[in-house]
Amino acid sequence: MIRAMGLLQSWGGFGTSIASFIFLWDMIRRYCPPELIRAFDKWARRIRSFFYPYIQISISEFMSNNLKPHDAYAAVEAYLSVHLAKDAKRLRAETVTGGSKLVLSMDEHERVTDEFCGVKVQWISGKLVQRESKYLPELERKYYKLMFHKKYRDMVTDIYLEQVIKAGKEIQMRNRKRKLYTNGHSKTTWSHIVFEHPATFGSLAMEVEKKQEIVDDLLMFRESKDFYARIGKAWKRGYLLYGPPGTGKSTMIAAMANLLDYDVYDLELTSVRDNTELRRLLAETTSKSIIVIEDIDCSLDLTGQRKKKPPEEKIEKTKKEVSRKDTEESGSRVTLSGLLNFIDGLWSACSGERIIVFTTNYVDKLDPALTRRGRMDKHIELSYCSFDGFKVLAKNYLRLDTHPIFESIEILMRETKIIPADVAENLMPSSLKEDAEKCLLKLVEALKQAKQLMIKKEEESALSEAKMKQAADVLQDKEDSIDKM
Ligand SMILES: Nc1ncnc2c1ncn2[C@@H]1O[C@H](COP(=O)(O)OP(=O)(O)OP(=O)(O)O)[C@@H](O)[C@H]1O
Repeated sequence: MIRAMGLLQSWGGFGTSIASFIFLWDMIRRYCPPELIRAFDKWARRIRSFFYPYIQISISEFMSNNLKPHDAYAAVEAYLSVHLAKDAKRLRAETVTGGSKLVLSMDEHERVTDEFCGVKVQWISGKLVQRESKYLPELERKYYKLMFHKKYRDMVTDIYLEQVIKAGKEIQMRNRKRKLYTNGHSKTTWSHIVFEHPATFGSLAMEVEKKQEIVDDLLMFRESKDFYARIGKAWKRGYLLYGPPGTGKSTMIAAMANLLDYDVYDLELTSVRDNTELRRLLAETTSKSIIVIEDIDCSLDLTGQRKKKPPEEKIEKTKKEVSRKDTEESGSRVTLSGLLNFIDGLWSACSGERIIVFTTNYVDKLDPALTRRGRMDKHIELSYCSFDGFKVLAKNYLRLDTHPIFESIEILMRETKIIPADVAENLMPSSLKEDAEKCLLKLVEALKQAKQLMIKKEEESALSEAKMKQAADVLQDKEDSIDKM
């Protein structure tokens, strides 16, 4: 009992001494000149760091000077959620925006250990609650603190942190929902929706070798960061896709985006007011993206003047005419030189990889300046459906590798031309009950009709040629008889 009382008394004495020390310390700080306090703090920090050999690095959720989210924080969070969150005892489960998958991250004040090249580092999660002024609500700022022994300072700051950020960004890239950006309807900025086009190179009707060549080219481009840096060129590649309507140009762009896991920027040139706006829109595009300008030949007159189209094209391209009208209303002034400047110049100022794709139905009409190699590195023709292409579609639409009707289809395909879009339409069962054979017969019928139409057209053109020749002969005869007179 006496011993217990003695213990209590000595604890009481200790408490009083601490309180007196705090009081004294407060007095000193209040009445001492600030220079003296600063010098004291400096020395105190030095002494503490001498006995306390750990370094701490904080990475906060928002930039310190504004409320912009900090990229590095998001990357660290992604890294920790995949590599270390499982070691934490208290976890936070959240869904990524627009996704249904739960992502786990460390809850506040959790601590996990990571090991890198035999060096152990600790990550601590925390939260600061701040109030900028008494009139503003409290702000929560989450942060991650990295703690390690000072003898590993260079290794952690130069190598480890860089690798964490890189790995985190890769994880973010994998988890993100890809986007399709558009600037249509006379908008001056990009708006986006989630990009969920199901097309793949596997589902594209095209000759196998040609398809493989394009896939190899794209994959090589994606892995060529060091190569482009070595040769001192911007990391970009231009593709020109050309061919009649309905041959799969848009489908191929979707397949490219899916293969590379890139976003798509569908640039509607007719909605862009002038070169300045074009430059701004393009500067806003992000890395790992495909910038698409469809129907480049008729989106705009690239010299800045309005363009007159021949009548037959007008009929074929009613849709594009409408968008051209929009241009006239919106007064677009994008010029060929503006576009070329951007292709050549702007890229070099943008970091990261980008692909630009132009599509056209009329490749011969394009200005050679636009399509020359270096600007458009790869020219890809998408043409009428081959038998190889048909087999891809039959496999996808009807799950058929072979069928006795295939032989007649092959013969008919050699004799006539049909676009993949028409083949696909015929192979699409019109009801759940419609079987594969019926679809194949529908296609045979369509091919026969296409063949008849082709023969008729050939006859008509032969006839008009004969008529023209006859007229020319009559004219020649007349001229000859005049000469004789
Ligand atoms: N090569 C192809 N492989 C698979 N499907 C195709 C192919 N070509 C066309 N299709 C089918 O036809 C439809 C129209 O094709 P798509 O829009 O890609 O053609 P396009 O060449 O871009 O036409 P346009 O020049 O009019 O823009 C697609 O939805 C797709 O189902």
